[in-house]
Amino acid sequence: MSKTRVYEYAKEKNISSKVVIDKLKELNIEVSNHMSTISDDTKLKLEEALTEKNSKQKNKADQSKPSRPEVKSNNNNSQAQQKGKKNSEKQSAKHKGKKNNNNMKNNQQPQSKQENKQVNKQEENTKITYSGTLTVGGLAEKLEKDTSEIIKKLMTLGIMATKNQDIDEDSIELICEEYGVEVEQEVEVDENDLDLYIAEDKPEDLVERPAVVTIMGHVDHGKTTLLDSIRDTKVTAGEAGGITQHIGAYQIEDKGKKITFLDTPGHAAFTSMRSRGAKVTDIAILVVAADDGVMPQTVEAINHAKAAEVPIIIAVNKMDKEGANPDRVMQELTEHELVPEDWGGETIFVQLSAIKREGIDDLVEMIQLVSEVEELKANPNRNASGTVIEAQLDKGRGSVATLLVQNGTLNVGDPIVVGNTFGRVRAMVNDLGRRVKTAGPSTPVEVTGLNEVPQAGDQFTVFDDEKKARQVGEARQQKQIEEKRGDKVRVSLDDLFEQIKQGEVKDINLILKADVQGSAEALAASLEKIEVEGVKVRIIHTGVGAITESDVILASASNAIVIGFNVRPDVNAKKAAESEKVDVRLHRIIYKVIEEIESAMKGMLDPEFEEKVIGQAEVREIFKVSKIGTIAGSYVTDGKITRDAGVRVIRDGIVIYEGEIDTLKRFKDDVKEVAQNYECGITVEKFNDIKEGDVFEAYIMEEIKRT
Ligand SMILES: Nc1nc2c(ncn2[C@@H]2O[C@H](COP(=O)(O)OP(=O)(O)OP(=O)(O)O)[C@@H](O)[C@H]2O)c(=O)[nH]1
Repeated sequence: MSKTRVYEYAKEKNISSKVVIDKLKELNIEVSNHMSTISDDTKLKLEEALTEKNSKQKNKADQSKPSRPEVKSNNNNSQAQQKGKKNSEKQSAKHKGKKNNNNMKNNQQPQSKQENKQVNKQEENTKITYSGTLTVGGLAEKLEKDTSEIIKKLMTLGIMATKNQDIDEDSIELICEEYGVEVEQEVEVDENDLDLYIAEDKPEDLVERPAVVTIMGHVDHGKTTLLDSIRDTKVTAGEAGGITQHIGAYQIEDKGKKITFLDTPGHAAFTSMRSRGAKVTDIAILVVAADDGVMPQTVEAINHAKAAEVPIIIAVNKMDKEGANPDRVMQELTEHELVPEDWGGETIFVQLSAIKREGIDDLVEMIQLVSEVEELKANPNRNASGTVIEAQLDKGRGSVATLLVQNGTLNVGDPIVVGNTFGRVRAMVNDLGRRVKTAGPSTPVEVTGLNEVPQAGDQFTVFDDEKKARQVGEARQQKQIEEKRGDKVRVSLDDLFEQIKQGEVKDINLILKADVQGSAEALAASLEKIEVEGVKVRIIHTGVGAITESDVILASASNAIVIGFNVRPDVNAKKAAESEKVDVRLHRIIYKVIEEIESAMKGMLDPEFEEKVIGQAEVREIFKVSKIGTIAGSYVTDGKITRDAGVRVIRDGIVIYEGEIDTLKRFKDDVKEVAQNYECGITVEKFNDIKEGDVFEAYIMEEIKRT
């Protein structure tokens, strides 16, 4: 019996893979994507189902279109739709200043002010509103019922509450429903939130848009070469005369369909954008050199892409090399749940040589396929919105920013707010260095005309009215970015239980870094078993070695806690953790980690004492003295070292010993403490294996002030 892939069948029938997948689902035949194979038997069933559908729809002009009027709601990669959905809530909130829970639930949002007013008029006596939180007593009052009656009703819902206790939104809604009363929660609207100004799109206004692709992979595996060769093979052919400009992204055209490539390869940029709230990438290309295989950054890239829920295509590069071993690459990637379709999996692998420009066509075809399945859509007939790809100050032109239009069409002259900057689009230049007047969805353009330089990852929105743009822009400008970042709500172990209770946290995301692979795996396995109140631990990345800035940025983007097992954060990671407010927990004993996470989840975390690192010293010279042992001639690089502090000896980011300081001397004198930028002699109790370049980390146990 022969097997056909979903996309091949779709091609044969001249319909989209999506239609085939949907039909198969209706027929209860499990397929995961367009790469899945279907048997002859299934083909027959499909044939029948499709003919049936066609005859039912014979009045419809275009029978090749998917029959569903609405786009898939769980399509995470359609920014326009996501935004639209999010904004519909905000918009209705903006119009009414209220969020209507019943309406939201029934998915019947009021369409206009008038309509909404009518609803209010008709149901004046059967509606209550509240803002912030509501206690049992408060709800009883609003419903004009006895508190005891409400308490009883809550009991039937399995909730034991007293008069003065707050009730959660869902319970309020359920109780009100029982009394046939509609309930609205007033929400505070931030007038400066750009999302407020982005109207919802109707499904019928959405049209296909090009995919936005990011290339990731390990150092030297060929990301830049691949980006260059795609550009050279695909751009110059169609666009003779253009001079390529590096504006941070470029577009190619293949068989009449465009694809946008982000020019900054690597996952660090990708995730740092994501941590700023930007979601620009639709598809990630993971480059793996066939002669080198899966390397640490390959794994990082996989985890970053997975955390962002972006589909991954594997480009097995350097196939021209003698040592090329694509099977090994495939084998290694199966360990990360990326299984090639030839082996029964669903991941697309394309073998290529970026340098010889072989296999580029295949890769481009696969990108087109995936983007077709992803149903990437936008509405070109509206004000543009999107994300800053890069921005700088140009001596002659002033602020220059590359904007990726994600929805709508950007025009020269448009009043615009970009992050905390604003202005009018003075001129636009595309990736071929040509001046353009308009730029549609998924198009990158370099714009001038902003009052200041925005940041990569900032959102932008076009306004109808220049006055409003200026007003919003100025207000946003006043809010310091740092200030805003500081306000971000992050998961921290100390308030984890509260967040679980509030329903704000469903999964605990963790990033694990350990000194050796074995302990990372053991730790991950034990942590994944913890489950408290239906909340599960989700490990989004594990790695060996010091905690890096990239780990912290990933944590920030994924609202995760970083756990270091026998490893420490490096300087940049420390800074990033501080500014991004990421909780970094350092441990040396596996069961302590598990205990800590478990008790945090159960709300029993004992926060009485907390370790506080007070300083660091670098070992510059070693003196071996027979009676004393090893004296480390050290230089205090940060904070201070005190005689009574605990000390960790760190070598190459790994903790090799933890104990007490034995003696602390300045010249010949014993001292209580040595401050930053001073030299000192340190001996560590019961430990002499100190080497030049080691770092001492001094810490004390400090009582946490309860608030
Ligand atoms: N033989 C061979 N060499 C390649 C191929 N692709 C890239 N290279 C070489 O591999 C080296 C690294 O390529 P880059 O494109 O700079 O790799 P990268 O992943 O962008 O590296 P970083 O920017 O350092 O992360 C260069 O010397 C390239 O010439 C290929 O298909 N075949």
